[in-house]
Amino acid sequence: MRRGFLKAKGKTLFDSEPPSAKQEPPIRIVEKIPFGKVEDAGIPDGYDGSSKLKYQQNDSRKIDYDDNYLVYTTVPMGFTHKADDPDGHSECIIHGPTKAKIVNTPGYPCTIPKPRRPNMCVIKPVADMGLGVFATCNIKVGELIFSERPLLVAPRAMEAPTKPPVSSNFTIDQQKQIAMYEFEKVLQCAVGRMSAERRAALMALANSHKEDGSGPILGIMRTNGFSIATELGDGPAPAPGQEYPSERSYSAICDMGSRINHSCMPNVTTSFMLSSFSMQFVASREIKAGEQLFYSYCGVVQSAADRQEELAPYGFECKCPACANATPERDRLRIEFQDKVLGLVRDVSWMRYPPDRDFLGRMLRYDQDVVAEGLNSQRMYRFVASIIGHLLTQLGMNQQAKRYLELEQAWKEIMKDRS
Ligand SMILES: C[S@@+](CC[C@H](N)C(=O)[O-])C[C@H]1O[C@@H](n2cnc3c(N)ncnc32)[C@H](O)[C@@H]1O
Repeated sequence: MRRGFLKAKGKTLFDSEPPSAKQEPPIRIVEKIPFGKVEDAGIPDGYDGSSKLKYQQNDSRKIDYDDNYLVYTTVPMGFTHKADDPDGHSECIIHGPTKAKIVNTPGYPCTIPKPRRPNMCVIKPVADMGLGVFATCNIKVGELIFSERPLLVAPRAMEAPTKPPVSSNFTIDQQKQIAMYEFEKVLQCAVGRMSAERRAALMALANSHKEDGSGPILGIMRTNGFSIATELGDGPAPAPGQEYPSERSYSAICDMGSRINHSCMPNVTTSFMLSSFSMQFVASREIKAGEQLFYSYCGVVQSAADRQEELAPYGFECKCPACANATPERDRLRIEFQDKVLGLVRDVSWMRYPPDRDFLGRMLRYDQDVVAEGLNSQRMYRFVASIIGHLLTQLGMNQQAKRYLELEQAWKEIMKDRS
């Protein structure tokens, strides 16, 4: 799962009309949202800012919404009536029929999964990064470190104003500023519904979008949102292994999770569980007590230059070991990782017994390179571990095989939680 906000293409169902009103055609979404220091940030002169917010939920138990209708809702409070749920509640801005999808999930609303022991990590200041999250004990691959109900869940895509006079009187850049202004108003309503404590936690999060026209909440959402597009979205479910398109999916802002800093050699992976409506933060590599937890805000299997471009909206230059020591060879290892692993899986499926020792040697050398680059944090790594584990087993090297087979098993567990 990637960090997630608005790199969408296409159309959105985002609509502010009440269900009884005549529906308008699907609305365009905003692409290439500005970041950094923007000269004419803010709403342009001549925009009256008069659009009304019409989608507000009064009956928290209502789930039979028409299509094309967004609601504000508190998950899971309306269904448990427990205002003091120890797992907390998420404020959501969500497509009406998608709310039905959540509440009809088998087991909903269950408590959030608990890690092996409490307080496996702690928030601390880090030089040049603000706050960060650190392990308090050794953590194995596949172990749940913590889980939490997001503070806020909101659409990843933002409406582009299409109605005249906005679409005719303003430049594209001005229309983007208007869209951000309008989205901030939508977000304000959701944040206004939060408990004082959760609102304070949200508003205390980092914001790398203070000079581009994003309002304070939108800035926080753009800085801290996790895409939950694999697990939650509007309309038909995507094919296995695919995600909901960004214009039909959501971003989740967490309390502790959103304090995790970025590395291109991450050691944490996330998933979202609908039945408990919670984010899981799981070790994707071995983590030693005292180590900082890292999540990747960008696609990992691309060159250092492309990674930095994707990270630019977060307002920092990545100095992780992979970026500091990037070379064309290391870039290639990353770019080719997925195809290379799929090729290895194909090669192994044709291999005769007993396996070729040279092939095992090549696999072990490849594994060394992959681990040095931190690519063992990627889900494709399970195939590397599996191939080596099975080759070693077939050659009777059971002791050496054990470690790889355990890694394969840990990754199977991680992947199971994603379905
Ligand atoms: C989701 S927040 C992470 C938590 C944040 N450090 C805090 O104090 O709340 C993202 C912001 O943290 C900072 N950050 C994250 N990873 C970083 C890194 N590797 N190097 C420098 N700053 C980083 C950037 O300011 C970024 O916009």
